Amino acid sequence: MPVDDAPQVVAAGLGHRFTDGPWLFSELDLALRPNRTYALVGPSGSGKSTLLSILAGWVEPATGSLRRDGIDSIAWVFQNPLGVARRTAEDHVALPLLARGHSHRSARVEARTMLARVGLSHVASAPFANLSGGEAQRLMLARGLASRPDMLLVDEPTAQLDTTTAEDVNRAIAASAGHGSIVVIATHDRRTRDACTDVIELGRSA
Ligand SMILES: Nc1ncnc2c1ncn2[C@@H]1O[C@H](COP(=O)(O)OP(=O)(O)OP(=O)(O)O)[C@@H](O)[C@H]1O
Repeated sequence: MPVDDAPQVVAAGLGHRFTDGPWLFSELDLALRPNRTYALVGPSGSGKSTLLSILAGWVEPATGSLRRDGIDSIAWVFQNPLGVARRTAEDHVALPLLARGHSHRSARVEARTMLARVGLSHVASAPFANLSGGEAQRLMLARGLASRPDMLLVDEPTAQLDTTTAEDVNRAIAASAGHGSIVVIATHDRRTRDACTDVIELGRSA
């Protein structure tokens, strides 16, 4: 049971398989809390992306229960950064803030703060098309966090990046803890795992 009114996700005995396929995972117990970043790890095919979809409510788990207490907003970051080529980095972060009712000025100030948090102050005024792969991925994280979702789901954020660029993204992930959201990151990258505060391991209980 919740010890306070903070949003949380609680799963008990969670398991999933697709129709007649093998069990991907079973008997999974989770208690996800705000301000934590959870690395979701396990071999390829162990069900990491599927579990993200279950957490989001897109897929109904085959067994077990899942409670999302106080989770009203969920944001996603996918492995391929998608932006508007001619819009600036700052525009990309300011837009969800404007959508949440911020004034133009406060959206700009907050967007600059978020960009600084992920190490992108130097490209705030650059068009999206000019950003490197790692910069674009960090921008997606900044944008995801800027909307202050109750839960941020991130699928393989460093999969397309070289080692040095992935390190920048992992630093941004480490900086995302404590921002008020529950952050869950499916990853194969050992350093992404190390950048998170907690680990959920699949492929052991099935
Ligand atoms: N909608 C679906 N219907 C049937 N099988 C599916 C469906 N979605 C995924 N699968 C299968 O479920 C298994 C787990 O897939 P999932 O993408 O969740 O694994 P993953 O751990 O994220 O893998 P990877 O690390 O390779 O991205 C795979 O064998 C996949 O083919």
